[in-house]
Amino acid sequence: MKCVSVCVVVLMMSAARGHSFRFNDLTDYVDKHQEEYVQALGDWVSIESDSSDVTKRAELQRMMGVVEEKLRGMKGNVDVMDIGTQMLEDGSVIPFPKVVTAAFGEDENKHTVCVYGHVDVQPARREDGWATDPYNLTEINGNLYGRGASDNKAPVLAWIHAVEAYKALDMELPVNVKFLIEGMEETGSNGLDVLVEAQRDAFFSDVDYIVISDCGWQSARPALTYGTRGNSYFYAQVEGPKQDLHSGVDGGAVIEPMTDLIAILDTLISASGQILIPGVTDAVANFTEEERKIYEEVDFDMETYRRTIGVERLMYDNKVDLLAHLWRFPTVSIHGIEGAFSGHGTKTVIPAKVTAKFSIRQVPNMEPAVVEKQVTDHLHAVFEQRKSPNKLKVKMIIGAKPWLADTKHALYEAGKRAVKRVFGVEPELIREGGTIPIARTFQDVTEKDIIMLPIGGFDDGLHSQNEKISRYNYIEGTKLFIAYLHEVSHIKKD
Ligand SMILES: CC(C)C[C@H](N)C(=O)NCC(=O)O
Repeated sequence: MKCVSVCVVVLMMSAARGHSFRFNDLTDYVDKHQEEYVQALGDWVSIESDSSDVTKRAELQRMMGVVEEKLRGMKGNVDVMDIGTQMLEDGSVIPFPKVVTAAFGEDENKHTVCVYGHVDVQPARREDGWATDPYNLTEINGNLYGRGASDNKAPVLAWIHAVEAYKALDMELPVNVKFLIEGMEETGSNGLDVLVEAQRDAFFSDVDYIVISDCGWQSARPALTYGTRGNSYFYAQVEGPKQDLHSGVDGGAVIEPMTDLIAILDTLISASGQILIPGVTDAVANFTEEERKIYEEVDFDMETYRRTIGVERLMYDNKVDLLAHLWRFPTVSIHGIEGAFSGHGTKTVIPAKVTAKFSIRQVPNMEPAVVEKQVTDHLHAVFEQRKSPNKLKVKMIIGAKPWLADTKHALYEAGKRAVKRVFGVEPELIREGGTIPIARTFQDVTEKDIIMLPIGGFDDGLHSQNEKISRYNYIEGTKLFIAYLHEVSHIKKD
């Protein structure tokens, strides 16, 4: 009898302080507001916040303004931080989009979680093969199609809606929540490293944990991500005649820049995926038996993956090798050639100057600075052998390091509990082949613990035509974030 009354008093006290976790009320609230959430995503997707196209910089600035306004509307303590300017190839200078930060709560007795996300997107044009307008969010069979829907606008909104739900129901946030939202992630998070260093003892001083939801599951099963690959992105430019030439009039008289460029590109990677640049794979960490066992357990169906991406045959014929080459071995990808003729029709041009864009995904213990030298030396050596009169320039544009976390950390235990609560299953522990450039800087500079908590689907088509997020992942993902904040509040304070 005594215990019952004490328990009731404790419950009443915590309810009066707003501490009680009424999860069902929160999820009901999310369900009831899902049309608004989809509408908000539609508004965000309609802004062409392409960070790689400098002619779209005003749109990107507008996008950052929309984020700022949203967070101010929620009564967050909002700040807009300058990250400097970008020098363009013609020598002109334009501002980087400002970084938006916000803080909700500053209770010293609570943990402080910093949610990082980005609202810039990759380029997309309808004529690239999209079935719908990439900037007009379109729902088909429960999927919300639009550029940036999954990468990373819906996850950022889901985090915002998670905080909003607590506030709307007058429930105290179980942890303090900070946001750091940027607009240059897709081009290597330019300027953000410097900001993180400058804010180490300011914005980050009270942050305990950093959460990133900028990746996807590996299958239909929810996942927690504990590693990302880095990226070294290169421009290799070959310049020859002073202007474009006619392949009939001049063809045969000149050593063509494009021929040189294709020849040197062909020395980067073999048909079977072996990187041919001397020394590049020397630093790659050994693939341990323990890792192999972990990969064996991952719920990943190669055939579904093969069909989803639409290829005849994958590079490897067993799950472990395939996952290892997606997650923890480097690879070379050739993305495009600027200056090359790529329009419709049969233009018979000899381009005077062509620039190849290629990248090498980085894994522990590769160092982008070392890779930069290896690639530059290699390309110049191969070019030298051709005795071409043309000029070669090689430049590394992005040098992002890989990131790896300790899955035994309490953040991951909290993630498991949150996933179980929302989806009723244990999450998979996975790595990610893509790059979140700032992740490693967060880890090295702030020394905070990081978790990646994805809500994107395995088939969302990031950077591709018809990118989407499912309504299910967006809405249940919002519930996951609500549950996660609660679970983090149970991590013992040091
Ligand atoms: C799946 C990636 C980690 C998503 C991320 N937003 C991204 O696209 N990063 C750039 C990259 O090229 O990997």
